[in-house]
Amino acid sequence: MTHFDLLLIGTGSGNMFLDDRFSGLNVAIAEEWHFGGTCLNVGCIPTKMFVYPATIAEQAAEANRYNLSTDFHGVDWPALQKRIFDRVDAIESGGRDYRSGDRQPNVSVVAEHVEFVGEKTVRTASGETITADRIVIAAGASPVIPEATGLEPKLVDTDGYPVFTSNSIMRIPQRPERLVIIGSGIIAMEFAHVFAGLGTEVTVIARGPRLLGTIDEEVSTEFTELFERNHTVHRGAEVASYSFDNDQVSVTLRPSGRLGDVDLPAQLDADAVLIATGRTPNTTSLRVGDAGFDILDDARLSVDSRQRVLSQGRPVPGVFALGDISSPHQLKHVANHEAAVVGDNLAVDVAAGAPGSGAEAQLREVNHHAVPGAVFTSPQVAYVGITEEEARRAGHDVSVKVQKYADVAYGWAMADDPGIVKIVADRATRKILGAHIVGHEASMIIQPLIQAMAFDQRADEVAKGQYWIHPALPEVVENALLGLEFNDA
Ligand SMILES: Cc1cc2nc3c(=O)[nH]c(=O)nc-3n(C[C@H](O)[C@H](O)[C@H](O)COP(=O)(O)OP(=O)(O)OC[C@H]3O[C@@H](n4cnc5c(N)ncnc54)[C@H](O)[C@@H]3O)c2cc1C
Ligand SMILES: NC(=O)c1ccc[n+]([C@@H]2O[C@H](COP(=O)([O-])OP(=O)(O)OC[C@H]3O[C@@H](n4cnc5c(N)ncnc54)[C@H](O)[C@@H]3O)[C@@H](O)[C@H]2O)c1
Repeated sequence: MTHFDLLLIGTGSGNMFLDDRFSGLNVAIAEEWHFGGTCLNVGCIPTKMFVYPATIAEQAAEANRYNLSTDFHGVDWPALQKRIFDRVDAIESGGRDYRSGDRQPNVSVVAEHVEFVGEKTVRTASGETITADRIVIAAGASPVIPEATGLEPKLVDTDGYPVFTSNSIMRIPQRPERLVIIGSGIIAMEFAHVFAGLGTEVTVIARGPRLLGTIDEEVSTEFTELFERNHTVHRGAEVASYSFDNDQVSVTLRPSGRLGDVDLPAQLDADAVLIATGRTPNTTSLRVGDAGFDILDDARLSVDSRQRVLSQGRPVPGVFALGDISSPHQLKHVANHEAAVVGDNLAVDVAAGAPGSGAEAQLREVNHHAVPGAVFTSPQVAYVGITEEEARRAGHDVSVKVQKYADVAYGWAMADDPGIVKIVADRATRKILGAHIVGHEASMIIQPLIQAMAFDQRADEVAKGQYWIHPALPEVVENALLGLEFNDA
């Protein structure tokens, strides 16, 4: 048995807070997979490095809209992969070497799976027992694989089996000619854009009536309409069975029951299937139940507002969690914020002496107000705050303005490309409750609205109290703000 002052489980956002403040502690870092976790290795970073060229390829293919004669002639897939993963892999090994080498003599890397066998005790896959005074759980989430006839879940993401998740699809040696994507959430849509943009024949199987079905209904409807213009989508459908023939895969479909009696093809044949049906927190594989920690209905580890892990509703002294394993938002910027909070609170706790003795008043609370997100598709989608429906349900006297991109000068420059900015505000307080955008660079033009919500500014102040560069695209945001109606002051 080996004892440490601090055990960190997971090197995604967990790896970010461990700085000089903790150099006096004897620390173990458990990581069973790639150093740097999901975002660096199989998430945000490589996906966007594929999205960008896919968007350029799509623009080249469609540039006749702007009176240009360009064409897309194909992608050098191995070269694109090499450019992306040379960079990603170097950062991964750099992070591992830094933590494993002489520069961090107080840190031991445990490069294997661990699972809890007690409140402050874990066992490694090779059978070693590790105890620690304090523990930070940052073990993330994993893809969900829905059961279906003919599918061997254990073979998904293994060599030679043509069914993939986001963990493996980007490293596929040959770009598939035909790809079936199951799911219509963020991962499904981003990969549909990547592969279709780069020349693959993509078919999306969506259970619900709309794509990106959990976002504001009007924006989701607009996105669905735009996406279906150049992608094949079967909505209201689910996979009934899989069958395999050499390296080919076929799926049969059936109505999901969410869109009535839909007309579906008898069978879809493909070179690859991508399953993108959500990600579940890694609480089961980590056996956090054996530690006595509370687990929420959606499998998240239960934490309080100071990121302390709870057991029977009370903080476990010296045990914190962050990121996808416990967060209501599976987003990197949220995981990073939570890691910063955990780092500060852990430092307070260590300075105070015994685990759990850090004064409550000195511990930071996490901020989950106005959490934004974006979907890097073509067109992009971005959102912050609540939807119109949520605002009405919450009892707000709601003002809504929907402004088209094509209404502003930059939209004309873009040959009236489609896109909308929708802002939901409270008529009495004039505060922005939510903003929902579908269109070119939505992830960028939403930022002034995120800022306004974060700093609690009034919509009319934001619209009129600053310059908006003419004729830049954010004028569509300015006009949406100006179009909101408020009660008389
Ligand atoms: C395809 C994809 C694209 C994404 N794109 C974006 C994006 O554009 N923007 C955005 O904000 N978010 C994006 N995300 C989400 C983002 O990647 C995650 O929210 C974030 O990485 C979560 O960080 P984390 O530290 O909680 O978990 P992770 O980064 O997953 O780290 C958890 C680590 O714990 C390790 N681990 C787990 N269990 C054990 C165990 N029992 N023993 C030892 N080690 C263990 C894992 O190996 C892993 O390295 C994307 C996700 C995916 C899958
Ligand atoms: N740009 C970004 O910020 C970004 C990109 C990728 C992933 N992520 C994060 O990763 C998380 C996971 O992404 P995701 O796309 O896997 O999840 P998601 O929750 O966004 O979408 C899941 C999809 O799978 C469908 N689904 C669920 N169960 C199903 C089943 N049994 N059969 C068929 N369809 C089923 C849902 O209807 C939905 O369309 C996201 O919620 C997001 O937080 C973020």
